[in-house]
Amino acid sequence: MSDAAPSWRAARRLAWRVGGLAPTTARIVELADADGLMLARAVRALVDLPTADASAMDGWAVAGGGPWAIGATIRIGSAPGAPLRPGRARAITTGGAVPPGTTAIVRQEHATILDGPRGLLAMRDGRPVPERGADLRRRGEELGAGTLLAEAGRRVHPALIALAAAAGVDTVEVTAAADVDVVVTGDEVIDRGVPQPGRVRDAFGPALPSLLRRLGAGDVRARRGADEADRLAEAIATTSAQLIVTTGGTAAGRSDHVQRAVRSGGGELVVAGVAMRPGHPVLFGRTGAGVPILGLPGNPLAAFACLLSFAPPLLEGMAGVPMSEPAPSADAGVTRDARRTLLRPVRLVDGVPELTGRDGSAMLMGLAGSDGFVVVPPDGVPLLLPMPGADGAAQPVSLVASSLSA
Ligand SMILES: Nc1nc2c(c(=O)[nH]1)N[C@H]1C(S)=C(S)[C@@H](COP(=O)(O)OP(=O)(O)OC[C@H]3O[C@@H](n4cnc5c(N)ncnc54)[C@H](O)[C@@H]3O)O[C@H]1N2
Ligand code: MOO
Repeated sequence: MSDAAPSWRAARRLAWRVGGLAPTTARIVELADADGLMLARAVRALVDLPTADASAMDGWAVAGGGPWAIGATIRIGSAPGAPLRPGRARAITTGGAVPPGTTAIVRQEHATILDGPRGLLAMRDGRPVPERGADLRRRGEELGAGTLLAEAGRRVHPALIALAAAAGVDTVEVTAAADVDVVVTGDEVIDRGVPQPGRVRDAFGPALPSLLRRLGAGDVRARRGADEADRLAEAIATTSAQLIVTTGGTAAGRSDHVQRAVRSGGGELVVAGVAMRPGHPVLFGRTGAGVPILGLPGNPLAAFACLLSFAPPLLEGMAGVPMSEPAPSADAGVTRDARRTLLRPVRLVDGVPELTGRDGSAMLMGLAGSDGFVVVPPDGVPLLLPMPGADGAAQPVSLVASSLSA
């Protein structure tokens, strides 16, 4: 690692900026089609909620103290209508808009009608008249028109769809997911079947497309690229994707053909090496055609650590949304390293991250049983990079490590 290598945190910001140089276009979709997509523009309420002072119960809108003379029933869905005069009551159902002057709602089961259906309403069994405002929802008490419902960069989910619909929204502007080309290098790597001693079965071709899609990419295609800079440069130059991810061939002084392929095609490397372990040879920049390119190291654990670290900020930069920050985490007992950020696969046990073990850079056992990586920087708060799709990855993360007290 050269001394000039940026920190993990600085490299993430650089990745976001590189993405921002190659923006994808946003599009407008119907709310019902927006689940799982990322907002390109904030969503705001178009109306107060509730839209009018309304009843929270089935019963009677009343004005003043009882007994009350019963007026016409309020139909659900009708506008608030003429003021209710003191001493009057009108039947109403939950959610109905109350007339101005309503002081409270009397629940149906708490009242009784004297003198027939058009007679007088009175409290039942000596119950007191409900306090002013009882069971009334005030216009705008949940939110006012213009309230921010979700910022740009938030992923749409069903509850947010429901809220936006309630607030009068029909369509939302979402980011266009970037199409990604995954180029797998390595002459020793085979695509199918059982690897003979010395050969290596490709772990990335079958795994990275779905991982990238879970991180917000659009179409992802994996293909093989040669362990040779010229042919790799050609593969890079002819892509129709908006983002290129390569695997292998990053280590300088070894078969560093990814660096050479980017440079020979007129591209630039913004980062070639990051102060992190594993994954220090990771690189990213832009091809001669301006397409962002992320070069992952060949060691499998390192490749996953780098993909989860840098693909999200690249995709967020391309989408024109703010960079997301991983959640704080306990350190899982990892001893800080003053010179580099450490990433280790952890399993969440009751929200507490525990090291999985078998987490050598060339290994996959620890990663496959993990819920993500704990990220321990030289200083500052440790973070958790969740593994999309892992069982425990959605658990709340405890900031208290059981291992700290041990
Ligand atoms: N002299 C040095 N050697 C190495 C350094 C270094 O700084 N100086 N860094 C080491 C580190 S750390 C890593 S990580 C790797 C990075 O290597 P490359 O990105 O150049 O990747 P390769 O050499 O092509 O492969 C490394 C390793 O990964 C296996 N591999 C590659 N592709 C796949 C795949 N699709 N599926 C499964 N496994 C794959 C490959 O067989 C190698 O074993 O370099 C270290 N060396
Ligand atoms: O970075 Mo290498 O990624 O330590 O194995």
